[in-house]
Amino acid sequence: MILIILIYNYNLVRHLLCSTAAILWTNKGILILCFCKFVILLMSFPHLKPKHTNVVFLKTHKTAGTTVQNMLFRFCERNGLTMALPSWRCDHQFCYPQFFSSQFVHPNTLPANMISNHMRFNENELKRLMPYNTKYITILREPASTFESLFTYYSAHAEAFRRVPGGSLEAFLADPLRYYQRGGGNDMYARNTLTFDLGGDKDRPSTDVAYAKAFVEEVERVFSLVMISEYFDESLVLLRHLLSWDLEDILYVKLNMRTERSKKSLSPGLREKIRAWNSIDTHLYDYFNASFWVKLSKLGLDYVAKEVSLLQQAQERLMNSCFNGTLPVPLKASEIKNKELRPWQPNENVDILGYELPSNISSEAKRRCLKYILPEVPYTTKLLYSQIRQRFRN
Ligand SMILES: Nc1ncnc2c1ncn2[C@@H]1O[C@H](COP(=O)(O)OS(=O)(=O)O)[C@@H](OP(=O)(O)O)[C@H]1O
Repeated sequence: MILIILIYNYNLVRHLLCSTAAILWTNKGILILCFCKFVILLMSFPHLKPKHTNVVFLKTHKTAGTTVQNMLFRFCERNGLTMALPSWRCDHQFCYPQFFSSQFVHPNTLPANMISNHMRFNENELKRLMPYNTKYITILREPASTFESLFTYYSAHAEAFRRVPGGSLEAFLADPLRYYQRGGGNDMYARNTLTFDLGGDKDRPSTDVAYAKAFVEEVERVFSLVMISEYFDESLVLLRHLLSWDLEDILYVKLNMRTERSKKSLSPGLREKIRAWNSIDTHLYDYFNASFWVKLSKLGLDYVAKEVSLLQQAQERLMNSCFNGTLPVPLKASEIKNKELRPWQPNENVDILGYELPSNISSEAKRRCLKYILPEVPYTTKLLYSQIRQRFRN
């Protein structure tokens, strides 16, 4: 009993001691009563549970994954945890688009608590690498918006997109198979990218509904939480509950956004064409969007709304302390003086926005706030170096 109490946090110990210690030792019946009270307390105050610290976050493409990853990087740093990071030869991703292998992990970032850089999901290899009680989390975005983002972002990288006259999304969708070839350069960005990232077969025909259904079941079996990009804050509420984290653990600044100029508007007809071309992703999204709302309802929609409002108030306080009381102004890379804070720009037709900190905030605020706006690539490198240094110190 004492052991169990000790592994829970101070507040709970204090509460238990105050209310029950006096009667704890009087007889065995009361001991059982104490245990029941302990269980009820844990159920009614999930935040009193210890924080869950072993997490696989499968970062899918163009779904707000960088914002989640940044949150996880900061969580690891604050709590002295280890984030498994790619080895040098894999760049800042785990040798994507190959299936993930434990060989792709930098040895100085093992054993790990978390892993979150882009990879193609491979359950067996991750199971070998991560602690037994690891929670698996991922994020999906509505397939038409995801594809529009992919199409612009990778217009110079994916062979299928490069072939389209004038880089026209309409032309591509009028006859995708004219431009897309299975096995063509970077074809994973051009069809069912979410399915591919999750380890599935992106080229199954849309008529193979049985495959799509089986794949959904597979994802549901492995992942404890599938976040939904359109409901990002609600997703964070579910994440916080799943992992018993504090409000401050889920604060974020929105990263990797495009300028309005870089976006194409989608007519309803075009949306439908994208969904048909990415039919397995559509199946996945529709299923997990529906089950997401079931999860929220179980928690209570009013309760979730209250939690979202608390999160947004905390976000506002963060913005006040980091950006002098205003919302951070997203800047084009060329407008950001500190080169480290410039997000990667895939081609000249797309502007990926970043941020800079005001020069007149305290050095403490600078140190704390910088991490929120550090783009994925420099943050991955920084974290790798700091974990290596830590390893050699110990
Ligand atoms: N908090 C939050 N809520 C909703 N949407 C958000 C959020 N943070 C980032 N974003 C949008 O996510 C897109 C970038 O996704 P990723 O970071 O996953 O891209 S990447 O694959 O790592 O390059 C990118 O979408 P597009 O602007 O449409 O490209 C971002 O604007």
